[in-house]
Amino acid sequence: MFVPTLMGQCTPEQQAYWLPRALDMQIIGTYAQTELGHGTFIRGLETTATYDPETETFVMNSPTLTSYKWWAGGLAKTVNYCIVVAQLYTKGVCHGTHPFIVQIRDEETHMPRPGVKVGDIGPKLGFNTADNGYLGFDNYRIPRDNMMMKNAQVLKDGTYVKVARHGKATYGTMVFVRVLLVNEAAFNLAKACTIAVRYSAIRRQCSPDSEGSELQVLDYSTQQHKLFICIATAHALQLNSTWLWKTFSDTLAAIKQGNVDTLPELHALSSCLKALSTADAASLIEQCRHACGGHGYMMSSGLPYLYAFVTATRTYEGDYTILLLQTARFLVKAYEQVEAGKPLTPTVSYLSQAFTGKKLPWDSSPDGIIRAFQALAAGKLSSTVKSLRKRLESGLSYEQAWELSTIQLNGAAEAHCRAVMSQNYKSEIERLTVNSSPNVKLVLQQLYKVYLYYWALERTGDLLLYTSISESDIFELQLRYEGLLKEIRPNAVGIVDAFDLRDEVLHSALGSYDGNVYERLMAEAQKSPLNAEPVNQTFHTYLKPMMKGKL
Ligand SMILES: CCCCCCCCCCC/C=C/C(=O)SCCNC(=O)CCNC(=O)[C@H](O)C(C)(C)COP(=O)(O)OP(=O)(O)OC[C@H]1O[C@@H](n2cnc3c(N)ncnc32)[C@H](O)[C@@H]1OP(=O)(O)O
Ligand SMILES: Cc1cc2nc3c(=O)[nH]c(=O)nc-3n(C[C@H](O)[C@H](O)[C@H](O)COP(=O)(O)OP(=O)(O)OC[C@H]3O[C@@H](n4cnc5c(N)ncnc54)[C@H](O)[C@@H]3O)c2cc1C
Repeated sequence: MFVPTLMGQCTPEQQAYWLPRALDMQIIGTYAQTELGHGTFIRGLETTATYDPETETFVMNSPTLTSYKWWAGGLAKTVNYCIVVAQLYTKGVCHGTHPFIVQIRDEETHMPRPGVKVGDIGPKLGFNTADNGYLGFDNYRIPRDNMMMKNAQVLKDGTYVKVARHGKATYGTMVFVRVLLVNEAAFNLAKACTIAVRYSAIRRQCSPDSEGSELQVLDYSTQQHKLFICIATAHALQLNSTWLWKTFSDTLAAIKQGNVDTLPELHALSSCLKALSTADAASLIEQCRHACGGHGYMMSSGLPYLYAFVTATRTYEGDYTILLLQTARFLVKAYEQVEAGKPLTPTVSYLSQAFTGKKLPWDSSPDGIIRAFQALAAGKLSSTVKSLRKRLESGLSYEQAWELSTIQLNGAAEAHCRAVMSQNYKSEIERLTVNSSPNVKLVLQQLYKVYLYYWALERTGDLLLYTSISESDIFELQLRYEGLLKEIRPNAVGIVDAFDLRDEVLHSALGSYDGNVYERLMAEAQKSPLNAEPVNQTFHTYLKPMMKGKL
């Protein structure tokens, strides 16, 4: 995040000075925004940067314990520079949070600079190869030029000058990383389902009839139900990630031309896609672990590490709930645009159906299910807006009415995102397989149908509310879904092999290409330090005295 922020928040002159040093690893930096007391609420950050025109420096301070920077990756022992997000004061006026480049350690000795307090925050659920740290300032001075001045400047005399046309230009790095995280979610879920599907083809357990041999667990319908949605979701996230990256690039190009019109939609899309992709990936990686029984709980399976790594992405770079609420904010505005007869941007154009007052006729085709997801999203948004307005009419302020409606707002945002993801998934598959062989087309279509049927069956309650789906339609869809799992089974291993993930990348005794699961599990077990000698010294210090009643 250090380099993207230098690129996004520095003037060309500042980039010319800092970027070569950063890219050449002459300096190592991190992005220190979150504090002990605040992560979500950026406007509530407490670290201060007060401009002193006498010395043309900013004085950095951590006025409270909760103002200490907390979490930044590499902060504890690795970096010697930080981008610090702080409340900017000049001429006695606070201008809100701004980014500053701050040297925290000596470039030669790596000792913390005087006035800088830095350390490690301690063990975490995962990410323990990163030295996430804390950072406090005690009247620590940095040159005026270290304020990142692309979007705002402080002149030598302390005059504050706003440059950016968009009020949230300083939040740009977070949008960039959120877009990257959708791809990360796809990649890590692909690893987990490769491990789990390959292992499920090797693992034999239980024989339905006493004479027969034990079945591959991948033959069980419940195992296919656990795992094939993981494969389909990895594809869905990858294709949505590519689509989002193009949306991001197009928006950035427009902003460079001075046009910020598409930034709100990009913020809404990157928020909900980052939220859903990381949450889906984390829960489905856990589902892959469940599918591998006890061996899935071994560190040597690679699955616990994957889960610990990915579940953090649901929180960092914007907590799941917070980001869905950002998308909901955009959707409520889009709803009001429909009411006012104004045109809608492409990803919310379906909202016009929220005003038909009729249930969408159920159609179980892939396109019909996507339309149903859109009707569901439009319907949930419509009922959410009604709740919001009912509360406003009762005399509550907008903020109060909004807060009381946030459960429904989050539901509407999630439904919108699911509709966008489903639409992109199917249309990208159709675009990419135009020249593919019939077999490849068939398999990829089977997978996106798994995705659509799975989520339709997960949302039957909402579909009953907003479409004409009947009880028998649901019964028929369940049978069709279960039949589809059986059609995919013969290709399941080939499909995950197609992720083409090398053993060195999978780091898994269960998922290695050669399938020698049991030999690899035993080989990994031998690496346990407890196997270094036949009798561990704790027998003599604890067990034997205890058994002899001497402890
Ligand atoms: C090989 C690749 C590897 C990839 C993996 C990389 C791994 C890197 C490791 C990452 C480590 C983690 C780093 C971090 O976590 S950095 C810290 C991240 N912190 C956050 O994300 C904080 C979340 N909070 C916020 O973003 C804001 O506080 C929040 C948006 C929630 C509220 O902000 P604010 O109160 O200022 O704004 P409002 O809600 O009042 O909205 C005001 C308007 O601004 C618009 N807005 C808000 N944010 C953005 C944005 N980012 N871009 C554009 N527009 C934005 C918002 O829509 C409002 O607009 P309207 O008034 O028009 O509605
Ligand atoms: C592994 C990891 C690495 C990280 N790396 C960095 C880094 O390099 N740099 C950096 O600056 N930060 C980093 N972070 C911090 C991260 O950005 C924050 O943890 C994240 O933004 C969430 O903020 P928080 O921790 O304050 O949680 P909080 O916002 O306090 O969340 C706690 C709960 O409150 C809820 N909540 C909060 N506000 C609201 C609201 N308005 N409405 C409804 N519910 C609300 C949340 O949904 C959540 O359930 C990292 C975090 C992790 C886990």
